[in-house]
Amino acid sequence: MRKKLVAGNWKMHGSLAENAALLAAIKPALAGIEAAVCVPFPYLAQAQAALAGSSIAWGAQNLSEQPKGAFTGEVSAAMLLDFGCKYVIVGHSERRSLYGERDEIVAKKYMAAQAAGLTPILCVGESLQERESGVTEAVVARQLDAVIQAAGVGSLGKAVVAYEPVWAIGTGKTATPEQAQAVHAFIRGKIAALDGAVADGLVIQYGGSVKAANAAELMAQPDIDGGLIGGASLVADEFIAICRAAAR
Ligand SMILES: O=C(CO)COP(=O)(O)O
Repeated sequence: MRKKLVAGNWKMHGSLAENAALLAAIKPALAGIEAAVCVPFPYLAQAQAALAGSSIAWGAQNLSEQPKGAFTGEVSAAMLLDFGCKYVIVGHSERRSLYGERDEIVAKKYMAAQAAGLTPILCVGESLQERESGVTEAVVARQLDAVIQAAGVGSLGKAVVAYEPVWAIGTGKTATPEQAQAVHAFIRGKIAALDGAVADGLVIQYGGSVKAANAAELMAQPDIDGGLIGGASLVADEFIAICRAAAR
């Protein structure tokens, strides 16, 4: 049985004071429930200090594909490990669309994360225009293939995939449970055609306007194994309710 995993993606939000309050609220409320928060780089040490020894893991939202060197402004996988990270998001649609991260660089970042022992949360998903022109599956397949070709299908045994339709991110417009399930089933089926055991074990999160109010019906879908939560992960009661809905 796959275990559901909810991860918060704080994006570029937070402050030392706000984070302290949020972490202090979620830690006891989620005792015994596996969850994660992916925080801005400067707050990794704060997350580590607050969450060490709890059931909540922490991670980052991006990393360099390079191991070290003259790459001003970049952060390596080894640096994330230094701060106890378990997860790192790669290929989030905001990085793809706003920072020009193409499939090839996403695959390199995915491999750099795994080489260091981090678990990449690989984001895939289509834009509104792509959905409306009927190429959702082709887009998601292309994004997955970039990683499968570079790192092999077996690498997905040590990764999490997050399906995040771009049109549902931060818009309040959630995919219906049926819409999400259909793409999740497509992803699992595509991987199952290459490796059944990897497909069975793969955690596929849904992301895009997940809230306490819609979490239970999304999490009830057979191929939805948790969520990647943006805005609602910044509100303690919302995040706690979503994690509990997934754990049920
Ligand atoms: O992008 C997301 C998580 O990575 C989803 O963001 P929202 O939950 O704010 O829509």
